[in-house]
Amino acid sequence: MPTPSSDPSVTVRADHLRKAYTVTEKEPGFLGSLRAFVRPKTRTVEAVKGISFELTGGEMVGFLGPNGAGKTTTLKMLSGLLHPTSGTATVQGHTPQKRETAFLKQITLVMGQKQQLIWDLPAQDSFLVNQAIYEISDTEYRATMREFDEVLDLSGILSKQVRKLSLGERMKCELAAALLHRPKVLFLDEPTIGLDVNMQERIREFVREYNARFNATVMLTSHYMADVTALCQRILVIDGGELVFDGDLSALTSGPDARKTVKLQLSQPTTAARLSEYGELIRLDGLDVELTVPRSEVSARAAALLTHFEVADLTVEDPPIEQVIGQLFRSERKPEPVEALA
Ligand SMILES: Nc1ncnc2c1ncn2[C@@H]1O[C@H](COP(=O)(O)OP(=O)(O)OP(=O)(O)O)[C@@H](O)[C@H]1O
Repeated sequence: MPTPSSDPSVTVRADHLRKAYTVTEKEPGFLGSLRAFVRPKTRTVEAVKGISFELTGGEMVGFLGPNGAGKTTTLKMLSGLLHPTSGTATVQGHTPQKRETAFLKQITLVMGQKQQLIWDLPAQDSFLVNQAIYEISDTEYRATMREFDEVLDLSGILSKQVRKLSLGERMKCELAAALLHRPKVLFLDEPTIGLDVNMQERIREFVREYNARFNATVMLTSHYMADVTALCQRILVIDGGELVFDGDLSALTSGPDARKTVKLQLSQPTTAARLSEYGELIRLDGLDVELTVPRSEVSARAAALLTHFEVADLTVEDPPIEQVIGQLFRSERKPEPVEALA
């Protein structure tokens, strides 16, 4: 994990970054409220447990993890909205929580689930507010809008009241407004959530072009693996506030820890317990079975399955990337059985 680095290409750096929230616990009902008021009971939630990583200029990195893993908390610390409990963050040479103007002009945080445009006004008005906040000249504003319009096709929607826009139209405007000042570092938290497949692709295209044009660093969380596979070579996986993987996406499907999916059509029913001796059981639906096994042992495991079960059909495939990532999440990992192979 990173030690202090003077590498000028590093744009985002987290060094043992930690965030603990203190939450007040309250029992339900009026008495509970009264008790909480008189003698408040608090509990600490360790949302991010001292994570370290570095991103370099122009990198697009997928930041993945199950619900509640600590992704949003990390992005909020990196963009200066939350103070870390301990550890440090450095973004474009700045300490985010100081929220210096020079820092704010170089970053953006887009949260797909939160709205930043002014609800009752046309999107155009929010753009003008941002133009003023970020001190963007009229010439630069017009040039940027022209470029964004080419990819996002904003014509016809900028003059509509934001609350009358469809989700996809609003997300295009949210992104354009958030990138108007041409930030060098983008923190994108679920930017395609709830969008249809075409609109997801449009947003991806926009992020890809922006990254190429401005050599921007992009840190992206998404529950849609298509976003990640389309944009990111490297992924960071966080689970329970800890970083459990930092590396190439391709290493997950072809590296030493890679797995294969074995699909079986059985002729005779069997039990989950028996099948689990040959790999991680993903699905048992009547006679249809799906297991994952280590890639390096796929032949041996397939041969063992054919020997010990009545198999009508067997196929070997790469597991879907969602499953590969899911297996990194500690809560879903199970010990690998090997003794039944003999
Ligand atoms: N303001 C807060 N006060 C107390 N606990 C919080 C607060 N914000 C987040 N948490 C807790 O911190 C943990 C991490 O939350 P966070 O929102 O960072 O996760 P996430 O990975 O972004 O999840 P999701 O994918 O569901 O958005 C969770 O247990 C969450 O309940």
